Amino acid sequence: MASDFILSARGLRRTYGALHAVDGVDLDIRAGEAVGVGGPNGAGKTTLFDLISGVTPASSGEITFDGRVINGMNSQQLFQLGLARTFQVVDGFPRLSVLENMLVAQALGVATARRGLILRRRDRERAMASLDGYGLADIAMQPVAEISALQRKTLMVATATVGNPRMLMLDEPVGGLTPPEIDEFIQLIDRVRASGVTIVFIEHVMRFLTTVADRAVIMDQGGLIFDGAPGDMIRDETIRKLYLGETPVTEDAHEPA
Ligand SMILES: Nc1ncnc2c1ncn2[C@@H]1O[C@H](COP(=O)(O)OP(=O)(O)OP(=O)(O)O)[C@@H](O)[C@H]1O
Repeated sequence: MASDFILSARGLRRTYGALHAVDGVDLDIRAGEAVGVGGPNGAGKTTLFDLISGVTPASSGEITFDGRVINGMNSQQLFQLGLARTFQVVDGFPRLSVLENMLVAQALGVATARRGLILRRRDRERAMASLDGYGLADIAMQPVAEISALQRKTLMVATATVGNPRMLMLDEPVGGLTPPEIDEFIQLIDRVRASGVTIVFIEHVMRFLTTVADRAVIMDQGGLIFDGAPGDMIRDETIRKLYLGETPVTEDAHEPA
């Protein structure tokens, strides 16, 4: 039966000894949604991402992407199916240039179809066109170690979207950016979203979460404790207690450390 959901998790669980890092999560994500995942440190957000993106095997439960069960697939297989993920540390290959990072990302996306890293002129032209689309063509020859934090984040998105993914998972994408840089990054994500890509991201910065997401999923102790419109979080008693005691959530609130 065809499903409206690009991603579904059923009874997803990951245990480490007695600890239930992800504790029987059910989650459905519609194609085109922008879902922000929040929650305190140790809530299970990264583990949930690791399970969905093939970094960590599930202890039990099932994950379906685009109608296909993906349990047991690794990150590269998922990338080729259209599920891309970025990580919290986004330096790429810092000694390589921006262009070289893009070429590596392109090559990884087709590695099983065309073994090895043989680069052709059209690979370079394609990489330059992608960089141009993200406003990075002018710095193509600079080592990544020398570009700004915002440019590194932009490159992170550019390399992750190189295979035209259907779903993009971002792990704390605006960490380390200043508020004006966050505003620029929000515009970038809006553009990616406008191209039809489903976006799921973990974020501690509430302003980013409430601006970008049309749905917030909040985790605590391995489970989902809120799933709804970001604007409704402020009225949810569990969320208010978790974030700020009894004080209402404000736009600039960050999670407690
Ligand atoms: N490889 C591992 N071995 C043992 N315990 C782990 C492992 N990975 C995660 N955990 C534990 O699982 C729980 C959930 O961790 P996770 O990193 O998913 O939380 P998080 O919500 O992403 O936290 P943060 O916001 O700090 O990144 C934590 O108690 C963590 O210590």
